[in-house]
This record gives sequence, C-alpha cells and structure tokens, in this order.
Amino acid sequence: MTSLIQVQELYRYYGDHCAVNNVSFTLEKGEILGFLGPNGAGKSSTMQMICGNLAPTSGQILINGIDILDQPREAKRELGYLPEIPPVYRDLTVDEYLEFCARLHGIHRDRSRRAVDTAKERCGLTEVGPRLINNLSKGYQQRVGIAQAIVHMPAVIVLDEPTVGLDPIQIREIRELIRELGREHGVILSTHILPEVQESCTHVQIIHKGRLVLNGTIASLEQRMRASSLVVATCEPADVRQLYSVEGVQSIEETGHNRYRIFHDKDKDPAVRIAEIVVGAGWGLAELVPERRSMEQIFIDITQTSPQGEEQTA
Ligand SMILES: Nc1ncnc2c1ncn2[C@@H]1O[C@H](COP(=O)(O)OP(=O)(O)OP(=O)(O)O)[C@@H](O)[C@H]1O
Repeated sequence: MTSLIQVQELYRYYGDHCAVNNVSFTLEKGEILGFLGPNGAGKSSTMQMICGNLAPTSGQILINGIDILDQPREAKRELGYLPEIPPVYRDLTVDEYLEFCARLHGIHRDRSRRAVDTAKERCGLTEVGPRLINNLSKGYQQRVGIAQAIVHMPAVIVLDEPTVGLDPIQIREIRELIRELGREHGVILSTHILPEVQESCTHVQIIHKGRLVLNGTIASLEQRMRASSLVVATCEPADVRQLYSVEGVQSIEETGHNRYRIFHDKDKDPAVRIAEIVVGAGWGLAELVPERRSMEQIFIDITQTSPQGEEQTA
C-alpha cells in the first residue's frame, strides 16, 4: 500500500545554514502526525517543501505516490495546506472565498457549490456562509482557513501552527476539528505546543535544529515524559527510612514542610507502596504526584543520549 506521504533524505539550506537536515519519514492513512519542535527548528520549511511551496536543496517527497517535484500539479491535488498565516481574503464572504478556492483547486462550477457546502459543514461554518470573513472571530477565520484546505477532499492535510493566536475555547474547538479530519484524511500538524500533539495526534516527530530526533507514537512520547520521580506531601512528618525500604526507591530529597521528592528506578513505580506506607503510618497523605518532564527536558534527554542528534524510534 502506498504511504500518503513519503519524505526521503530531505535537506534545505539557507546560504550556509542547514535548516532541514536529512529528514525522512512517512505518513500513513488514519495517522495524525504531530511535527513538534521549538521555534526555528525547521518545521515551516519542512511543511512548505512537502506542499511544493519551497524547493528542497535535495531529497524526495512523494504525495500519495506522486513526486511533488516531477508532477507538482498532480501531487498538489492530493494536498490541502493551511499555512501559519491563513490565506483568507477578508473582504469576501465565506461562501465567495470558498467558492473561489474550489475553482482554484480545479473543481468544476457544477460541483463547486456542493464541495463548498460539505467543507463548511465539516468545519462548522454552515451558518456563517454569507458573512464577511473580516467580521468573523479569529477562531472562525481559522476554520475558514481549514475549509479551504479540505474543499477539494485531498488525501493529506498539512496544518502549520493551526491554533496560534486563538483563545482557549477556540483552541479546543480547532483541536476537536483536527481529530475529526483525521478520520478521513492523513494529517500533519506542525506545532511548538506539546499538549497540542498529545491531544490531537496519533503519532509524533520531534525536530530539533533541523534534524528529526524522535519518531514514534503518542504512547511512546508519554512514556518518555514520565520522569522517574514522585512528589509526596504528608500532613505529619514522615519517617524517611521507611520510605527508603520501598523497592525501586533510589533517593529521597526533603523539599520543604513535609514534602519529599522520591527518585526511583525507571521501570519500578513505587507510588502504590508509598501511599500504603504513608496511610498505614498515619502521616496523612496530602499529595502524591508523579513528576513529568517538560518538552525542554525531553529535548535535552534525547539530544544528550544521541550526541549527533540521530533519530530515535520510540
Ligand atoms: N527565508 C529564509 N532565509 C534564511 N533563513 C531562514 C529562512 N526561513 C527560515 N530560515 C531559518 O531556518 C531555520 C528554520 O526555520 P523554520 O521557519 O523552518 O522553523 P520553524 O520550526 O517553523 O520555526 P517557527 O515556529 O519560528 O516558524 C531558522 O533558523 C530560520 O531562521
């Protein structure tokens, strides 16, 4: 079966600066791939190359088996792209704009009305068809941006930072929409926001200084985020010696008034036993929280364990 996207040994230089460095990956049907990295990591450059808007220095990109450099028109038919700044014309109504996009995508006039209605319905825009885009909220303008990306029913949708500048409710709605789109399209979502990937995606790739340093499922990312420490707070002072007796506990740091950070073996979670001891001894269990690594810590972890920034498959 052909992958929806196949990227092989992709490079992009800006002068001497290597912004995308030997990136290879595939996107399969049913996958929502989060392309995660800090600002300047090379996400937008990669997205633009995949969408045929930026020439690679070298490498190959196949969209549904079609080479975007050899057959750009055919390959682009399989693609919907929402750039970081949505390409909407604010002085058109939603209907006029989407109709225009449908025609640009080569949909015949007879079928464009239907295509626009379907895209509006999927993006929750049915009620606002006659309204000027300029008068819509930023969240709705973003939906219009997504509607233009799906109006021609592409196999693949590429969304570059789709929730930047939205308020928390709008963010939730757009993430829900992305999950929904993932049922019928392959989706690549570029973002520097870790929770975005955790909430919306099935797979994740981390790009760091132009290189892919992690490629795996969301479950594998969650695994990496689990730090090997717990924070325990008690109402009465705990007898630390008893906590040391729990299997897997390596060291205990007292961090304040009846608060303890317990470091443990990665493969042995002592939380249940610690809770039993605290409750059994009558110290009062006020808090027991497994600590989690931040994205920055994961970057450090990954880049330190693979000094050349080589890709790890989790
Ligand atoms: N046209 C350009 N000319 C020179 N350098 C560029 C150009 N576009 C991007 N870069 C550089 O290439 C690197 C990758 O940029 P890119 O925009 O792809 O990263 P990004 O991960 O999308 O970051 P952001 O989230 O800030 O957009 C950065 O160091 C950036 O400064």
